[in-house]
Amino acid sequence: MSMSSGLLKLTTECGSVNEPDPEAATAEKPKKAVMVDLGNGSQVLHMPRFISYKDSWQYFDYLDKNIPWTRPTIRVFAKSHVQPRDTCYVAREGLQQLAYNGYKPHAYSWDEFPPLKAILDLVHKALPESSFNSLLLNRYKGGNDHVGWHADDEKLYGPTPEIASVSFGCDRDFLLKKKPNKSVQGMGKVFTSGFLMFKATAITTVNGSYRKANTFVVLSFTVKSGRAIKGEPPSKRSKKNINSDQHAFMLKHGSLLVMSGYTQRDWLHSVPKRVKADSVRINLTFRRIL
Ligand SMILES: O=C(O)CCC(=O)C(=O)O
Ligand SMILES: [Fe+2]
Repeated sequence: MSMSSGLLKLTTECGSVNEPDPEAATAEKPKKAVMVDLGNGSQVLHMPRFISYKDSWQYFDYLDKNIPWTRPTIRVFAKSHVQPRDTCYVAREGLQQLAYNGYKPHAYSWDEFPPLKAILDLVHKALPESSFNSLLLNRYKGGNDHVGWHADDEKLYGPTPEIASVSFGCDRDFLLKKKPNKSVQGMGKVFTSGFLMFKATAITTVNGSYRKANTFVVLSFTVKSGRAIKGEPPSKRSKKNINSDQHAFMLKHGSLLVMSGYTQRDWLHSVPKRVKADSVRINLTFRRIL
């Protein structure tokens, strides 16, 4: 692996390569993974200790220094903004061009960054069914850098994209919330409305004799479910947090988080601003362009 051996001197609560390895005593333990079922065919897998503490700092150091980071201008709700984090994009040659928020990132080759290929190999070992071919990199320089609520639901990833996210450096919160559905929410109850049209036969009498006439009947309806959305007492919510509408994960140095199934269709995710996150975090999101 051609990684830089330069040491980093970070002096924050986020840790640094010079600190003793907090995992040293547990190095022999098998890596633990937690699978969270979000319901309706969406899942998140979280492996807090995917890459060892020491290797993770070496990857961090290499990526921080060698990736050609840029901070592009993007368009959100018809307004131009400087993206609130650094980014870079790597993809196999010949794939469809990625475009998001009016921005088309230049696709660098995997061959230019051998350590990225090494991390991709580790991800493929953990997820043998997967075959990622592109990578969006993010660098958050401090607590003001963030990514707002969004879903990575671009068409080129297909209807059920799998996204594997590896994090290095400062710990940051990763939040998931369910997309608002098309039902109308009011008074704490769910309303669903629509129209039903069906063919009916009307029987009438004309000059004393019966006549049949076909007609279309349109009925509008509103269904009010008994389930309260807001104000539901905590005691009634699932203790295991299954099918809850919000989830939070702490993405630690060396962790892996995988979103799969319908997570991009049905959920939004974000890494919010955090005043106390005063050092750099680097995140790699591996994706497959179909
Ligand atoms: O930094 C992260 O953990 C998430 C990044 C992300 O959501 C994205 O690049 O689409
Ligand atoms: Fe994302």
